[in-house]
Amino acid sequence: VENKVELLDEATRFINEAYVELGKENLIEQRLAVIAREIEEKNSYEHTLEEIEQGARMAWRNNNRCIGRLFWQQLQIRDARTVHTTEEIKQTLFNHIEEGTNNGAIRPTLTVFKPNTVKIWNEQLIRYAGYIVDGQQIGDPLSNEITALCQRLGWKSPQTDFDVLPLLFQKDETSPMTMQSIPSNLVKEVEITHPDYPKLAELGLKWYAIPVITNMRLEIGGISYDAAPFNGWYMGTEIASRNFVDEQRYNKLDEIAAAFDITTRKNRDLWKDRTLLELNIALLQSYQREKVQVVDHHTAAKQFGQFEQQEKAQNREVTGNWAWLIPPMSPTTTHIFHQRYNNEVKKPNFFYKKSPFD
Ligand code: HEM
Ligand SMILES: N=C(Nc1cccc(CNC[C@@H]2CCCN2)c1)c1cccs1
Repeated sequence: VENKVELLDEATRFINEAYVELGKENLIEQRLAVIAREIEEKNSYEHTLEEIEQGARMAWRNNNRCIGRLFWQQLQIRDARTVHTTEEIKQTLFNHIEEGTNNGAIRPTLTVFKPNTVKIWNEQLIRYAGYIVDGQQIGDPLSNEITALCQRLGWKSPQTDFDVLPLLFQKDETSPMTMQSIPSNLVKEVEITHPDYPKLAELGLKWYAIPVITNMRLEIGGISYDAAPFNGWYMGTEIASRNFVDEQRYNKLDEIAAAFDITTRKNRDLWKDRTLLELNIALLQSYQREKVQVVDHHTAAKQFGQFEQQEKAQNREVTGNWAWLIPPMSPTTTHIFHQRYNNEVKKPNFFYKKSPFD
C-alpha cells in the first residue's frame, strides 16, 4: 500500500470483516484505535496471531483460482515472525515440510515470516532442477534459471530429471544468499507405476508428495507477508495432465504412450486422450499405494460444490476464475464447467510476487 490513509482503510475493512466472523465485533472499535495509533507512529501495524490465522484462512477462501477451498477453515498456521537467523529459518522451512507432509496424511499448512525480512528464491520448497546439457532439456524447464544460479553458487548434482533443488533464501534483502540442501528423508516422493502396464515403471517417472508454494505473497489488511509458504495436497491432473506432459514441462506424452502400447500415428485414434487417461489413473493409484494424499478432479469438483453451498449458507458470494477452476481432464463432467463465476478479487488474498530474478 502507498500511504497511511490507504493502509488504515485496508486495516479497517479487514478488522471489521474478520472480527465479525470471529464473533468479536464488540472489540472492533478498540482494536482499530490501537491500529490507527500504530500506523500514525510507525507507518505500519502488527497483527495478532489470531488476525493472521483468520486472515490467511480468508485469503485461501478468497482465491478465485483454487478448487480446493472447502477446507479453508482447517488451514494450520505456523508463526515464524520471530525467526531471524539463517539457521532458524532453515529449520523452520524443514519443519514446514515435515509437518505438512505428515507421512503422507498431508495437512494444509502456512508458515508466516515477519514482513520485509526473509526472501525465498525458490518457487516451491520442493521442486526438481532443470538443465540444458548439449542442447537437451533435463528435468523441469521452469527450474532452469534457479538451477543455473544454484550451480553458480557451487551446487553439485547428478543432473537427472528429478534432482531436488536446495533451499535458496536470504534472511533479509541485504544479507548474503543461503543455499541449503533438504535432507532426503524429509522429501517424500512417489514412483509412478500402472498395474496393467509394467513398462511405465521403466520410464522412472516420480513426483514429490507435497507442493509448498513460496512465490506468492499473503496480503492481510494492507500488510504484505512476502514470505508465507503454504501447502495443500495435489489434484492428480496437475501432475499427470500438466507437469509430465506439457511441451514446456517434462514433455513425455509420446514416451508414455509407447509404455502403454498406444500407437501415436492418427489424431482421430485419440491416442493423446487415452494416454492421459491411463497416466492419470496411474498417478492416483501410485499416490494411494504410497498412502500420500491426493484428490481426483471429480472428487475435488464435488468438494468445491460443497464449498459453494457452505458459502451461500453464510451469505458470502463465491468468486472464481472459471478458466482455472475447470480441471484439464473431462471438465464438462463437472458442474464448474456449466456455471459462471464472478472473477472479482477480494482481500485478504494471495498474489504473485515479482520474481527475485527480475
Ligand atoms: C488442500 C488441497 C488443495 C487442493 C487440492 C488445491 C488445488 C488447487 C489447484 C489444482 C490449483 C491450480 C494450480 C495450478 O493449476 O497451477 C490451485 C490454485 C491455488 N490454490 Fe489451492 N488447493 C489446495 C489447498 C490450498 C491451500 C492450503 C492454499 C493456501 C492457503 C491454496 C491457495 C491457492 C492459490 C493462491 C492458488 C492460485 C495459484 C496461482 O495463481 O498460480 N490452495 N489450488
Ligand atoms: N495443489 C496445489 N497446487 C497449486 C496451487 C497453487 C499454485 C500451484 C503452482 N502453480 C504453478 C504451476 C506451474 C505453472 C502453472 N501452474 C500449484 C497446491 C499447492 C499449495 C497448496 S495447494
